[in-house]
Amino acid sequence: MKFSERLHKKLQPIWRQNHNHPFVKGIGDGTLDQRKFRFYMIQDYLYLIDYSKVFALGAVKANDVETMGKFASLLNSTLNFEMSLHRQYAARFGISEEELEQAKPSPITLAYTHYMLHASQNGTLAELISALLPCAWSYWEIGKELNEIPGASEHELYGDWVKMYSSKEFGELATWCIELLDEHTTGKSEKELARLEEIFLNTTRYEYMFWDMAYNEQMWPGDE
Ligand SMILES: Cc1ncc(C[n+]2csc(CCO)c2C)c(N)n1
Repeated sequence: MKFSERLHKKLQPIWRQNHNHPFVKGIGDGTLDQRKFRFYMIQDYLYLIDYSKVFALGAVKANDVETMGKFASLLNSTLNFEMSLHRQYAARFGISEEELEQAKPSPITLAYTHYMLHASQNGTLAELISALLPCAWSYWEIGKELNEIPGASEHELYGDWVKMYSSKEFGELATWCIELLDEHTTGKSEKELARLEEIFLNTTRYEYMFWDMAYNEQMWPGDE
């Protein structure tokens, strides 16, 4: 069995929880409170800044020019494509550039991004991919599922989000990360695979916690 198949199977229960989270459901049926989405957009903008650094570290850790080039192109598309949607969304929700630039990460945003950066900086390329894959993979699965809901991609506020994450480009990105992980795990010992599985499990858990944090608009104690 490919390592990605093992992960997919093992983590189905958490993935189902992600798909069923009221934040995700609310994007799909268009009933999500705008304030919660506004909170999410700001935190996600901060998340993407650190996520981009993981791609940059991927280019550093890769051993061949093709993989380096791919990470460089992902870095470019995250900073200049995905984050530009966030900036457009911010404007729509009345979030000024200043508010976006001065925003501070919530406890969960900080914990998630620092965990990813720690695993990426200190680990192998396989550890780095294990940290970033749940993000790309789970958003693509969620995007596809929400896109099936009639009217979801046409919704005046959340439609562009659904369109972006169900897009072919994101599918290709998720597939590329999956294949790279399978390539880098072939022939690895069970001990090494268990370590990778743990990283994948942790960032998958953080994905759930990120939805929950946004739904509850959870900031630092005393700073709500
Ligand atoms: C908390 C959180 N998790 C995952 C994504 C999705 N995402 C972030 S970067 C990337 C790949 C390349 O741009 C994808 C699919 C998000 N936006 N926010």
